[in-house]
Amino acid sequence: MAVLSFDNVSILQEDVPTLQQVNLEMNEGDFAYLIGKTGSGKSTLFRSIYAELPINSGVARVAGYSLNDIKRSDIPFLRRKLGFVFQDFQLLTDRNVEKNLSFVLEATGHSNPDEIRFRIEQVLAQVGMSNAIQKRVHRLSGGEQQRVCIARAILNKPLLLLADEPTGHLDPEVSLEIMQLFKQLNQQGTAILMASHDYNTMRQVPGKLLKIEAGRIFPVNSLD
Ligand SMILES: Nc1ncnc2c1ncn2[C@@H]1O[C@H](COP(=O)(O)OP(=O)(O)OP(=O)(O)O)[C@@H](O)[C@H]1O
Repeated sequence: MAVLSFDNVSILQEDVPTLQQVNLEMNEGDFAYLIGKTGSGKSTLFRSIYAELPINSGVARVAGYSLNDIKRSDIPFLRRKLGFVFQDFQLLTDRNVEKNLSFVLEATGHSNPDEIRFRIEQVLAQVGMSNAIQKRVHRLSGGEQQRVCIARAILNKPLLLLADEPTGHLDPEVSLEIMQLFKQLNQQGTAILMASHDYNTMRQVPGKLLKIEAGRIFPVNSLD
């Protein structure tokens, strides 16, 4: 099943073409890296996928929603089918791990405390952080914080994970552990689109390579 399909999609921001005639398809179980310099259009692509930027031309569908004519009221439902992992974690650092995760579930329509607790325990087990449920985030290492971010991203069982330089602030050994975790999630079916500059870890966890340059996206065969 296609979780994302962009057919000749262009986006203009203040009359500047920031995505140009992009063709991109991602299916369940795909793993793709987006490689490009600063200013090449990675954020524009991500923002368009979660319907923060309107499509100016072409046809785009994500997780069963048409981005060409998505209703405002449907945008939160589209976003529940996506998971987000950022370079700088974006956790509530003065709260514990449980609160960081329950906050997301409560904000996305869950209210039963037992179900919330059960789901939190499930995702923490998946990322190897079961013992950290009561720990405050600022006491965790960078790698542990990124594991919690991944747990947060998969709470609502997304079809597609968007990751923006998720190993950018981690040392090589921890980066590799985090990449192995993404690989496991991918093998369970979650499609992953990851912007990265981290060629070392990309070599160890191979994926499809997509180059982005001046708003255009094209496949490449190697990192060289
Ligand atoms: N609101 C805007 N109006 C006009 N041009 C914009 C706007 N936002 C971004 N751009 C331009 O679009 C291009 C792509 O920007 P974008 O933020 O998507 O790049 P990026 O690849 O994510 O960069 P970075 O890695 O630094 O975040 C850049 O040339 C940028 O200057």
